[in-house]
Amino acid sequence: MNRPTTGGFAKTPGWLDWYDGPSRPRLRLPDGAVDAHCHVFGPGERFPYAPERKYTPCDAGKDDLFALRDHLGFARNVIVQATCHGADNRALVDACLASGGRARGVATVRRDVADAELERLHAAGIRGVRFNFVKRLVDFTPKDELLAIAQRIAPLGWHVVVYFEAPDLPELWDFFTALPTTVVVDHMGRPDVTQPVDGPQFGLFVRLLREHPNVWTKVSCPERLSVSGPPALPGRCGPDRPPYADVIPFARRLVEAFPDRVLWGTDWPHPNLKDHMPDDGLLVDWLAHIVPDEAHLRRLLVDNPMRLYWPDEWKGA
Ligand SMILES: O=C(O)c1cc(C(=O)O)oc(=O)c1
Repeated sequence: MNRPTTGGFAKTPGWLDWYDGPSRPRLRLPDGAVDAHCHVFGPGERFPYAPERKYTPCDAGKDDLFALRDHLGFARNVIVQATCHGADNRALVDACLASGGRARGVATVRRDVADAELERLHAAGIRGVRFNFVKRLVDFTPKDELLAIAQRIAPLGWHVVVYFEAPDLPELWDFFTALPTTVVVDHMGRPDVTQPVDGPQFGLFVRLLREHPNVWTKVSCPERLSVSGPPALPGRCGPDRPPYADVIPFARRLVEAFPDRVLWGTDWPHPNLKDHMPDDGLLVDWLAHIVPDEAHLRRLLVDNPMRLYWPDEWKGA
């Protein structure tokens, strides 16, 4: 199905729309599971894409996101501001407000954001800000500006979500470790999974978490990181042939070493994938391969995201 992009915007050439008619996961999700990394795009006619964006997606609004949540068996979402909306958080806020308390958000703000705006975002369910260092997605923001934002949001009890690629970690290390909040790293810090899980590149990332108890990570996006697949598509993978097998040792290492600081999300609608679009139900089934047992799955999908995003409702493990 060719999904529209409304509002007079033209989809980036080669853009892959999200997978139509995903399977129902075979994996039994624990009650109250949270999809802790997903996005909303537009719709463009109501929530225009940002002038500074690096891609133009198909529209992927809140109704489609909530339908996917229910289909896959999740109870809640954490919606992360996508770079195609820049620092205009209207689509995100609209989705959070429409969720009946079942979605929290991570926003993008500028240094000059007014206190009243931060309070408004908090009331809507925003609990963090995202700093993006992936050069194909955003223009450079000076670190002193980011640090100033972190200092503004820390008193609200918010955290910082960071997105970067593994080769950039050495240069970003001092900045990350100076942040005054919980720091959540997107997509395992994007390791090169052709390198050994015990090698120096992933070793540095593991060290970041080991030495800094305020650092968490999402063990998400195997579909972005995998080099040898197979993809999460019907007929291409199965219980004996897990999808994204080359990413499993990396995610599993983090789940086992830091069971209380890992999160997971679908990353729906999967911006900028070039090769294939995963079946989200099969993507959920991938989790069976990265957790050693049900207790770890519960921490990953329920206890950890609840503690971070709904602390008032979290009853404890
Ligand atoms: O790798 C990506 O292209 C990507 C982009 C975005 C975004 O544009 O916000 O978010 C993600 O989590 C991943």
